Amino acid sequence: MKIGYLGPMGTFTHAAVEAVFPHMESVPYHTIPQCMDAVRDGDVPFAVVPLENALEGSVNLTIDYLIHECNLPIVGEIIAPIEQHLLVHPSHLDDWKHIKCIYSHSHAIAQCHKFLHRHLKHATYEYVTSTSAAAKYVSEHPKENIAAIGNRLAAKQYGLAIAKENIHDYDYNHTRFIVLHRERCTLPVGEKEDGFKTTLMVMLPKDQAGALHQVLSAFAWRKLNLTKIESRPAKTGLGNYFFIIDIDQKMDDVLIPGAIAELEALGCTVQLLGSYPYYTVKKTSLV
Ligand SMILES: O=C(O)C(=O)C[C@]1(C(=O)O)C=C[C@@H](O)C=C1
Repeated sequence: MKIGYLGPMGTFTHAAVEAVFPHMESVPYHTIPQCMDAVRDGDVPFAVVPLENALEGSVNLTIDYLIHECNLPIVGEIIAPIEQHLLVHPSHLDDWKHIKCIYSHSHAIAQCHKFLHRHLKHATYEYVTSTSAAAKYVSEHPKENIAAIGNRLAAKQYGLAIAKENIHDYDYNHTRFIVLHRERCTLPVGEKEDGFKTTLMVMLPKDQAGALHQVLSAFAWRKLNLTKIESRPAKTGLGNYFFIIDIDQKMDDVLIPGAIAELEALGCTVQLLGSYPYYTVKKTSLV
């Protein structure tokens, strides 16, 4: 069975897929929207894309494409540790301090700002579609004094040397990746999950005082623990936002349906984005 991921080979998304779905045939796609389109169009049954990083926050492209363009249910989540390294062509290993330009995914560069500010102030940045796309570019341009930010898997894949290890700004660096499928389903994973989450999209009624307070109350008095609440522009006008709300449990027959009914009675539009198991990848299972 096939599973799409943000490629090329050697992204963190690839490492997350290999850790949880080692038995599946992984298929790289150039961008996050292309991964989602591949599931929607039936080219692959599943795809994995990044959703949120502990240092840099949400991957807005994933949320926005999921809500506005490609409505697919979330059927699983992978939480994986992230270690960022400075990768150079082996011929530039000794003069990495004079690197002129750093290539990477915007989230990866953002996770290393302190290091870059301290050690590579003079360097410019080139934002590319993924960390391994950056590593591939650096390997294909050995004459240029450039570097990529990425992982060990990419260094190995593209024959780069690690000039500086663990350059991310804070020790606790993890990314959440979501698994998408055309319909709600049970994931073909051998291991036991670490828990379950339910994700809702909630659009508040217009101009209603205290609407967000009432929404939160619907969860609070049912003792439904929320692990995330985030607003994103509805893209219909200034001040129009929807909320993504993660609940720390599986969809049940009483509490979550009750909360949804209460939100709808308040005039909210509610969409269930998924109720799914999550898997935590241990450090040792990533390269
Ligand atoms: O470029 C990659 O390697 C990815 O898998 C993407 C991505 C992201 O979008 O956040 C995933 C994990 C890291 O946080 C950095 C980049």
